[in-house]
Amino acid sequence: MSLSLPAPGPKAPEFGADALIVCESLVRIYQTGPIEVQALQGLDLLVHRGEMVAIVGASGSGKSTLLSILAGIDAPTAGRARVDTWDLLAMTRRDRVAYRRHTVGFVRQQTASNLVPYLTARQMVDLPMTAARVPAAKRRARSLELLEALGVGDHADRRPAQLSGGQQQRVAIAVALANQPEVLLADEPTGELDTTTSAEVFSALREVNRDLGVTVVVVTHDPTVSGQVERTVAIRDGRTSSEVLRRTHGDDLIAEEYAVMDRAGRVQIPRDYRQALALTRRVRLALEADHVTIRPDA
Ligand SMILES: Nc1ncnc2c1ncn2[C@@H]1O[C@H](COP(=O)(O)OP(=O)(O)OP(=O)(O)O)[C@@H](O)[C@H]1O
Repeated sequence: MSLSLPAPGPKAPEFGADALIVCESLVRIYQTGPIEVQALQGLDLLVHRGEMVAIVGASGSGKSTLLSILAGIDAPTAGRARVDTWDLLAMTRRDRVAYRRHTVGFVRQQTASNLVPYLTARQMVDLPMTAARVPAAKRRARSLELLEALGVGDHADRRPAQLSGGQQQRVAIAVALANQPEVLLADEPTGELDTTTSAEVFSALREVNRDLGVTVVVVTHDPTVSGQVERTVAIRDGRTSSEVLRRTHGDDLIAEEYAVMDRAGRVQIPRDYRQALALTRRVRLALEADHVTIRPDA
């Protein structure tokens, strides 16, 4: 008689199968001479289509590195990163050009580095479409439509030097959206602006997300900015450490902070919690009906 083995179970679904952006155990090591810097140390992040996410974290925590990888400017050392159908670890040079042209738009902090000094706003929005071989009539219509949507339609024929910092960043957002990307990435887009202008640029980003349905990932130092998005992800030492989700309940805005658990089930306990209960190397874990407790090893 032959032995029958149990049938294999269904294959576990891919981590973040339904997400638009998936980063799993993402690592980026920079090597400068003998010195190695681990800018990302196993970062996990899922962003769903249509979301607006703020990324916060101390200086040097890896925020810009993450954004450069998602923008297709920098390549990860190890791990997994997927945006839409693109595997960011397996892209050829040609793939990268197509990816940067059609899938993502990128806005940098330095207003000047987003724009070309001798071109008008209209010409700058036109440029990425020309590279993508969009017919002239369509380019003209879309340039105006985008500049108007961003509140700078009246300034279409001005050059960067004739625009305020906030107007320049709104033109930069229009340029980034020219080829209808799925994702808009912005690295400290309000970093050089005063509070009022910064609020204007930030509300432009929210409108892009809400009205045009573009998924937005924005790195920011500014707590008043991160306080306005539904989801804020904090990066610490090159890993995602916590998330704050905000929702309105009647007239109240409720913010709840969550720790992030990785695929292996690891959760980081904040330092102040560890210190308060003298949690050190070993802790006691217990499964309760609807929660898990962690106790000092006493
Ligand atoms: N090209 C590079 N070569 C070497 N080290 C780098 C490079 N880019 C970044 N790093 C290092 O990687 C770490 C993460 O840098 P990153 O710029 O991603 O941090 P950040 O959170 O964006 O910081 P900030 O808020 O100051 O912009 C830092 O220690 C930084 O010095």
